[in-house]
Amino acid sequence: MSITGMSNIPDWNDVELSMYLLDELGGNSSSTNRDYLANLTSWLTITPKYTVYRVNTLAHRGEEVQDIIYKELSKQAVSRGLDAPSVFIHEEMPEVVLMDSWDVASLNLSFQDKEVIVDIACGVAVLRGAHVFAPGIKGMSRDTASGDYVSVFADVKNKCTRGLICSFTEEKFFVGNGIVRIGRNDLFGKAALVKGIAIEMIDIRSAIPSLPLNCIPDSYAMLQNLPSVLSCRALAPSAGEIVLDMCAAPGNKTTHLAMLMNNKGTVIAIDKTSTKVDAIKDRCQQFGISCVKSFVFDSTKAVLEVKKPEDGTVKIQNFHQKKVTEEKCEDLSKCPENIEMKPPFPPETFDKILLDAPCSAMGQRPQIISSVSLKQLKSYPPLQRKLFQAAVTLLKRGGHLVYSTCTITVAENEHLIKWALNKFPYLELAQVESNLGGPGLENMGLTEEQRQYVKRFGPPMNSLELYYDNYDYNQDTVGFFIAHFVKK
Ligand SMILES: C[S@@+](CC[C@H](N)C(=O)[O-])C[C@H]1O[C@@H](n2cnc3c(N)ncnc32)[C@H](O)[C@@H]1O
Repeated sequence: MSITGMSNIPDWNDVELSMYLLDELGGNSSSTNRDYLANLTSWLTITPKYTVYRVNTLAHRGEEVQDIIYKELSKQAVSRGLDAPSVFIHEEMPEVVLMDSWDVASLNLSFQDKEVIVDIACGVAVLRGAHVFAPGIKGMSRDTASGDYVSVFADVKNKCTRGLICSFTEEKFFVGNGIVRIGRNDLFGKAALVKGIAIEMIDIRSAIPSLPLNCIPDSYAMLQNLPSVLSCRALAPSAGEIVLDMCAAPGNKTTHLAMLMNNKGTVIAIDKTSTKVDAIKDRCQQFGISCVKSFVFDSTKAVLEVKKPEDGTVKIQNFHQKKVTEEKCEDLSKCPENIEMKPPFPPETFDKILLDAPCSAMGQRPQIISSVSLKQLKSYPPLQRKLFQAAVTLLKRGGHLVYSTCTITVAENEHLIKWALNKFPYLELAQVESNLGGPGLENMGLTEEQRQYVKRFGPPMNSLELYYDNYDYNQDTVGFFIAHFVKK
């Protein structure tokens, strides 16, 4: 299989960052570590070959979404004289529809005379199959008009000023060719149109197909990375349970949890940013989900300090009946239901908790440039530990906790798990049962058994060429980590 998207552009020669990652692995004296880092830096620049849709199975079947995508691709294939990429339902997760890429050799990836410069975020979105929306455009060649076939480049070092008349001579990364739908005059003129698709992408460097904007209605399915789907499946919430999603926005996993619960029970979704909590509400509305209650709150402070009143009487509210009763309670930790259905919550309130932690997000693929600083990188583990501490306190005995990150550093993954198992002796690691991903890294503080219980999604330890020769879409995902605990 050919490897597309390979480039030396990402700023991985950033010595500090590379040294940090090598240090985490135990230094650069071992050739295994150096090989792994080289694989990692290349792997992160390559777009995963398959696009993943998670279907809203509360209202639709996977086959319906599969059919919509396949019909659209077949139409595009006929008009372009190509073979349509395959579309199928995942063998392990029936709510997942996978879409393959075009054959890269059949695409027109030659540079065109007219060029468009877009910002990095837009460039990355294009590599994953998006069209170019007007706000992402920074520059466009003189006289470019609707209908022109143009080359699109990402402004790697953020040097392009808005409205630039190309040609842009700073570092730029080719993402593909497309047809202009909003020309230069409309984009940058006095009465600028700043909404909608400005370039309809046809031939994308990563060979990911682009679907029309409303091809899959919002209520049917959403784009989601494969390991993210697995993290909710690992928690396996059931109808009627009380589940906490501690860092929930924009609500991708929240809606999945609710779906796995058949929209019955309660999912409490917390995020500390209020605009992002609006996104959770929107997503739930799109999917017709009613069992989610979302709150703007700092989850590190989500534990209620319960003081025992002098007569030992506490008000207990049942989550589902919303009925307040008074009971004598000798041991407050045995009074499980909380006083109000909003944060902060008393200890041992939840059956299941998802801690999809804020992280350095270094597993994102493709990365045209690495934007995280060493200072930022080091700021995450302390926050993750605080959130973890709150999660453990809020979990019922016998309850399940899933910790996940979309990053590849050891400090935020294996080391965090090692810290948790030492700090909370009553926590036990449970196996994430799946064919997706692989074990945790060796010699990073986990025993062989613990390493096999967690899931790490990352580059191969040995040859990248071999990895692509024996291609497996269950491995070619974003970088990710999942650990599942039970509180004894
Ligand atoms: C990895 S993202 C979550 C993605 C989300 N689970 C999903 O699948 O859509 C991490 C989130 O944690 C939130 N966050 C960061 N610190 C937080 C805190 N102390 N309390 C609650 N949320 C926090 C961020 O605002 C961000 O939305």
